[in-house]
Amino acid sequence: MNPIIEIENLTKKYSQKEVLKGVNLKIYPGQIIGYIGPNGAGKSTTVKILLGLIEDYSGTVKIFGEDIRENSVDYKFRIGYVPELGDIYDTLTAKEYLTFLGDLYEIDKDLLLERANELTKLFGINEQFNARITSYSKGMKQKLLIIASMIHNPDILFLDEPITGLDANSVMIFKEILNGLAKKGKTIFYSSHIMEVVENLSERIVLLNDGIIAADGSFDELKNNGKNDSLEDIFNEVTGFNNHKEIAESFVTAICR
Ligand SMILES: Nc1ncnc2c1ncn2[C@@H]1O[C@H](COP(=O)(O)OP(=O)(O)OP(=O)(O)O)[C@@H](O)[C@H]1O
Repeated sequence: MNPIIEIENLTKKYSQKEVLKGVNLKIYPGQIIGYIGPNGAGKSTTVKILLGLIEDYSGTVKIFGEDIRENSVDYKFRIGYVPELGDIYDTLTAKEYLTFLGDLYEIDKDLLLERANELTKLFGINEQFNARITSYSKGMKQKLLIIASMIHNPDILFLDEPITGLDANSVMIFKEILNGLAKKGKTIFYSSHIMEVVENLSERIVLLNDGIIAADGSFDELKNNGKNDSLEDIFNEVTGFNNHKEIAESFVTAICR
């Protein structure tokens, strides 16, 4: 099987600071990839490069077999994105927002409205379909962002902290949706700091530390012969972090001094 995403020797600098230091990654259709790493490791930078939002990088990125530098438009019709900090045109209603996206993706209007109505019903926000997004709660906005990322039936989904603000029931639905989409052959690139969800959802976990891939494998493979019980333990070990208690103590002392 050919990789659906292929990253070769990807490097990126902001001014003099090298943020990605030679990332190599091949991702195959139908995989759910958990993309994790400490704050500032370069995860969002990688995703922004894959989305074509950052162009001044070195290395090669191929999506659907084509270099995204050479064909920077067509592939965007086949990808979806839930951003970490979702900017949304919130003076629009959900119907207007999804219709606007439908126009951008060149989806037939009737099909778009049928799909938008059905998905908002399933996610429990259809009663507000014609209400302005400014009136939505945080979780309702997040549900709309999730629907928006999938409305055009993309082949690859890039998700950056997608469950922020979702209640426990909605998280359960969302996890099932991702599993269902992966079974249909969709590829899911899932970036999050919520280790339990990544552990439970991802067939493959890629850990980025200081701009390089420090671990790559299934949860079982990364367990290091059973030494680590949870993804949190693996994360601590790979990033060389073991002083959370001391830091917390100093923090409390600094406040209560
Ligand atoms: N536009 C920018 N200009 C300068 N430096 C930037 C810019 N965007 C990101 N950086 C720096 O690049 C590094 C990686 O940032 P990035 O947002 O990719 O990390 P991340 O792994 O997504 O972190 P987090 O888990 O906190 O979201 C950080 O040191 C950050 O300060």
